[in-house]
Amino acid sequence: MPVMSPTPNDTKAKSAKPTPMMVQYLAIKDEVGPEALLFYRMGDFYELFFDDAVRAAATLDIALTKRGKHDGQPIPMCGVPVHAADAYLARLIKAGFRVAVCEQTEDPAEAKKRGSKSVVRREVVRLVTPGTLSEDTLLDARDANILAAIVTGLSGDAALAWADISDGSFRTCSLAPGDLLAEVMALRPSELLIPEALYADWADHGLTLTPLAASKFDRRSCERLLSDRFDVASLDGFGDFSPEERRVAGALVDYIELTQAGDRIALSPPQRRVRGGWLSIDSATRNSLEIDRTLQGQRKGSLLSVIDRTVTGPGARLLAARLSRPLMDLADIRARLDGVSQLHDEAAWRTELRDQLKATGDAARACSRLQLGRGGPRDLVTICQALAMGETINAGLARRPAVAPVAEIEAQLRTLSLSDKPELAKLVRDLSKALVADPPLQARDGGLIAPGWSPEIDRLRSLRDETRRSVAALQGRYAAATGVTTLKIKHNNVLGYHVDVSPKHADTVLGREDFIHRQTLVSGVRFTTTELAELDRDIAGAADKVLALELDAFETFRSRVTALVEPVRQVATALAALDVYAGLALWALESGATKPTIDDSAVLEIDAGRHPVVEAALQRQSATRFTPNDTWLDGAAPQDAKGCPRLALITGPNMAGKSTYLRQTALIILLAQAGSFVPAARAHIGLVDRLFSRVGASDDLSKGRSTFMVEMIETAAILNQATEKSFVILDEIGRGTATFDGLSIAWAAVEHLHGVNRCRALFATHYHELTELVASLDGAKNLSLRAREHEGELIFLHDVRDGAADRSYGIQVAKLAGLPAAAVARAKAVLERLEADGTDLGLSDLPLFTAQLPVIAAEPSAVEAALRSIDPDTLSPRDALDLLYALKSKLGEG
Ligand SMILES: Nc1ncnc2c1ncn2[C@@H]1O[C@H](COP(=O)(O)OP(=O)(O)OP(=O)(O)O)[C@@H](O)[C@H]1O
Repeated sequence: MPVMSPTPNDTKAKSAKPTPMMVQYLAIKDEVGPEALLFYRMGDFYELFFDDAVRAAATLDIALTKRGKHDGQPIPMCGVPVHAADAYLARLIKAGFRVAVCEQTEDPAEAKKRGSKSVVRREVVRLVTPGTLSEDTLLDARDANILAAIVTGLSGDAALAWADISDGSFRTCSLAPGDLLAEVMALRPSELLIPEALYADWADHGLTLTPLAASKFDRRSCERLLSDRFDVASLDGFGDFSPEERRVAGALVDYIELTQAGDRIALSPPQRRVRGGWLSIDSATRNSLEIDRTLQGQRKGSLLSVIDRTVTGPGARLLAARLSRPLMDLADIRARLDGVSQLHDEAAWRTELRDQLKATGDAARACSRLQLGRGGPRDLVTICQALAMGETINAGLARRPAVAPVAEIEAQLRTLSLSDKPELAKLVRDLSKALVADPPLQARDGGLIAPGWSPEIDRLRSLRDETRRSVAALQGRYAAATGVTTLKIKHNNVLGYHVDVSPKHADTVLGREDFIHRQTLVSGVRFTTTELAELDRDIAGAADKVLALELDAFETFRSRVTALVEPVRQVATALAALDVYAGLALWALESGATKPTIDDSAVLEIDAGRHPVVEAALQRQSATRFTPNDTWLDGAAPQDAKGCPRLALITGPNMAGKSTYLRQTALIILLAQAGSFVPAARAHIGLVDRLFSRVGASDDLSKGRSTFMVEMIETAAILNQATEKSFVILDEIGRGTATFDGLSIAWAAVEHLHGVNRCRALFATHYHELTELVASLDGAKNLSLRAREHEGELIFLHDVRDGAADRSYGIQVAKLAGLPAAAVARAKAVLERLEADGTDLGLSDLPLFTAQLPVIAAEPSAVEAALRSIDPDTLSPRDALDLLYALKSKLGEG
C-alpha cells in the first residue's frame, strides 16, 4: 500500500487570486480530504491536480503537466480520459489508493446562464475504495470482493461483519478477540474497516486498512441506521445479534453509504453466522497450506486452482468461500458430500447441468449493479436467463425419472423452481417478451425493447420507419425533378436528413427555390427542403419518444428486480451451489478422488493418500508418478497403540517427500470438511476442530521477526491451542537455531503434543535423536521415507514406511543440487569424522555433542610429503641444496 502522505498544504494555501474553478476544486478537495485522490471531471477528462497529480502520474505512468499557477507556483496536473477511466481506476485501487469521483452535475449551458464567469456545478458522486467496487470491469468474476469491519467491546467480546457489495451478501459473527485475525484472514478482505484505536495492532498483516473514528461504532446510532436502512423496527427479526455485531454492521453500512455518496446501498439484510460452525485455521496455517493462494500470493498453484472445475463466476466464488471455511457440522458436511456424490455418479446429468450452467451469467452481481443504478439492459437479461435456467434444470431432471435427487440437491432445485414463486415467474415471462435478445450495454442507447411488448413503442417505431420510407421515396422524386440522377438523401447528426449533390451539379440545384442551401464541402453541396425538414423532425421526434418509452420500461423492470432482489439472489446462490457440486464431482472423477467417511471419532485413516497439487504438477511435467501413502492415526489411541498412534515422527532424507506427506494429510482433512471428495483410495476422518500447520521457514522481516522467532510464535500457538480433536503438522521445528537448542525445542514439542495436547499429529524432523524418544512414547511411532543409493546416484522412493530412517543423504542431495565437487568431498570427510566420533551418542547423553568437534587434520602438503620421504644422512651437500630449491619451488605451486 502506498504511503498516504497528506496532501501538501499547497492545496489549502490561499492564493492571491485563484480562478473560480480552482476555488471550486480546492473546496471539494478540502471536503474529500488528503487521502483520496480527486478525479475532477472537466469535459471528456478526469483531471487531477497538485500532489494528487504527482502521485497518480507516478503510479499510472502518465504525463505530469502543469496548468496555470497557484500561489505563484505552477500547478502540477495530469488527466485520464473518461471513456478509459475504469482501467486507470482499477490500477490506482490495486496500488492501494482510494479515489473520489467528482462529476459535473449540471449542463455547462445552465452554468452560463448564471454569468459568463460561473463554474459548472460539480459534486463527488462516489468514493471508490478497494472494498466497495461493483463495476464488472474492476472486479474479477471468480473472486469475491470483501469489505470487512471489526470491533472489540468492553466486555471482551469482538465482532466481525463482512459484505460483498458486488453481490449484496452481508454477514456478521461474534467471536473472541483472539480469533479475529484468523477469521479476517479467512475472508481475505480487499479492505478492512477498523476502529482507530486498533489500527497500530493491525498495521502489520498486509491488509488494506481504513481506520474509522470510535463514534462510527456507537451502538445506538448504528442500530438506528440499520433499522432505517433495512426498514425494520428492530434487527431482531434477522437474528440474535450481539451488541458488538450491531456496532460493526452499522459502521460497515455507514461506510458503504459514504462511498456511494448517498445512493441507497444494495445489501441483503445481515445474516448472523455462528462461529462454532467452522474448522478453525489460523493465518499461518492458511498460508502454509496454500489453500487459495500460494505463498507468493498467486491463485495458480494453490489447492483451489487445482480442484476448481466450476463454470460460472458465482460458482468459483462459492467454492473459494467453502474451501476457506471448512465445516464442523457433520450433517452439513455429509449433505455436501452427498451432493458431490450424486453428480459424480450421474455422468449424463452432470454434463447436461454443466452445459446449462455455462449459459448463465452472474445474476447476483447483476442485481447489485441494478440496485446501485449502474446496471443496464444486459443485467436484466442475465437475471432473466438465470431464473429461466432454474426451470430448465428442473425440467432436465424431470426427464430422468431414474434419478432421485439427494436432499441437498433437492433443496437447490426447490429454490430454482418458479412454480411456487409467481412474481419471479411473471418477471421471467415479461423480461423474455420485453427485451431483445442482444440488448445494448446502456439503456440510454435505446433498442432494448422487443417488438410486441409496448403498442405505443411499436406504433412510434412504425411511424418512424414509414417516415424513413417516405424520405427514401423523396430521393427519386427530387432526382427526377432536378434531372440530377446522382442526387442522394443522406443523414448525419448535425444536419439530420439532407439532400447531397456533387459540386458538378450544385448550380442546377442552387437555382431552385424549393431547395435551401445548408453547406458546401469539397465533396458535395448540401440542401434541405421544407418537406424533408418536416419528415426529419417527425423521425427525430418519434425516435426521442421511443427512447423515452424504452427508458421508462427499463426503469420499471429495474424497480421490479429491486423489489424481488432477495428471491433472485437465492436462485443465483442455488445455481452457484449446483456449479460447485458438479465441479467437485468432475474433479473427483478426473483425479480419482473418493468420498470420505466423516464421523465424531478421533481416527484418521487414509489409504493411498495423495497431494493434489504436487500430483498435478508431476502429471503436467509427465515426469514420475506420484507415490500414494497411507496415514493411520488415532487420537483416542489406547496405551501402546503402536499400530495406530496419535503422533507419528517422520524422518527421511532431504527431498524424500516429508513435507509433501504432511501437507497432503492436512489438505485431505480440509477438503473433506469443506464437503469435497479427497485424493485417496479410502479415507475415514474423525472430525477435526482446529488445523495447525507449521511448515517451512519464512522470515517476516517486515515485522522485525527472524525466521526462528516466527517459527517459535507459530509453535507456541499450536502447543497452546491444539485440543484432542485438532490435527497438527510440524515440519522441522527448531531448525533455525543452534543444534542443541533446536533439538531440545523439538524434543519438548513432541512430548507436549503427545502428552498434553493429545491431538493427532505428524512431526517431520532431521533430528534423528528424536526417533529414540518416540520409540519410548506410548501413543507415538516412527515413520520414514526412504531413498536408495544406486551406482552413486540417489533414488527417492517417496513411500512412507514404519520405523525410523537410517540416514539423511543430505550430502547426496547437495551434490544433486550442484555443490562444487571439492565442497562435496570435504563435507563427506567431515561427516565421516563426525559419525565416527558420535556413534555412541544416545538418549542418555543429552545434551548431545558436548565434546568439542575435533579439528579435522588436513591432508599432508606436497612439501610435507617430500620432506617426510627423505633421509638427511644420505644427502650430499650438493643434493641438499638441490632439494632445497625443489622444495622452495613446490611451495610456489602450493
Ligand atoms: N509421494 C510422492 N510421490 C512422488 N513424488 C514426490 C512425493 N512426495 C514428494 N515428491 C517429490 O519430491 C519433492 C520433495 O518433496 P518434499 O519437499 O516433501 O521433501 P522433504 O522430505 O520435505 O525435503 P526436505 O527435508 O529437504 O525439506 C517434491 O517437490 C515432489 O516433487
